[in-house]
Amino acid sequence: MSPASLDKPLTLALSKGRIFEETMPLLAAAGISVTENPETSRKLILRTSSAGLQLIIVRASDVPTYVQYGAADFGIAGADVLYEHAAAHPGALYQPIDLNIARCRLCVAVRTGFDYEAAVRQGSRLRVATKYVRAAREHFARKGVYVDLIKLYGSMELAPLVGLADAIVDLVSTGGTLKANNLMEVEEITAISSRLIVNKASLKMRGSGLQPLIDAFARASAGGTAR
Ligand SMILES: Nc1ncnc2c1ncn2[C@@H]1O[C@H](COP(=O)(O)OP(=O)(O)OP(=O)(O)O)[C@@H](O)[C@H]1O
Ligand SMILES: O=P(O)(O)OC[C@H]1O[C@H](OP(=O)(O)OP(=O)(O)O)[C@H](O)[C@@H]1O
Repeated sequence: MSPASLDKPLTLALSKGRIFEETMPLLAAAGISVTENPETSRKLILRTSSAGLQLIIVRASDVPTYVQYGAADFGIAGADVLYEHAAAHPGALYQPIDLNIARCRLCVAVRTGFDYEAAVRQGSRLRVATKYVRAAREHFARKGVYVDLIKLYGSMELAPLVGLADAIVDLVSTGGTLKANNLMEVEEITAISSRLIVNKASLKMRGSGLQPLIDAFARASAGGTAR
């Protein structure tokens, strides 16, 4: 759990795609730019315009792990990913700011025409496919619905179409992916956005470098609350 070596630049862990893209304006607000593009470069360690900060590019669901073990001093991850990570590692990460980026919602969806309400009323046992096993288990337990959860790692929308599951728990933003696959949203579980996460030892030992960046991110993320 030690922070990345003290003589190295601070390390920020990001996933490529929407989190990388939506983080660039936050870095710009702190006066930092990134010249390499992870979509075209194969590099996993990217320099920035600041000698004191480098980026590492990892899978979205791996960001909390890199930060927890101090391989990155801080990172940005969705509340969905953080909730699942915290099931095995409660309280392992300091989460000072909701950055209000990568906003979407975690939902239950079924095939168009499947009478979800009736299935719930009748007490049917539902097969639910999801990557978000903790959030799904807790949601259906709160509702008193019996479910068999099937863990998937992506393309959840396919599961009801090929008979793997009655329902999915997945992220929805525009609803375009559900529509394209003849699915419909039947319940919202929670709103999702991405958070800044910080290694606890890094905050203590490298706070003088980290705190100005945390403050700049807090100012730049409209409505973000420093806790
Ligand atoms: N359609 C969406 N609109 C807005 N935000 C989203 C959307 N889908 C996912 N997100 C948010 O962005 C985060 C990163 O999503 P991304 O698609 O880049 O990674 P992933 O493919 O879910 O993760 P992994 O590569 O680890 O499987 C998610 O954890 C979630 O918080
Ligand atoms: O409601 P929409 O705007 O269509 O967005 C929803 C889609 O976005 C996410 O997938 P993503 O685009 O991240 O693809 P991936 O998870 O397969 O990488 C999510 O898993 C949905 O499939």
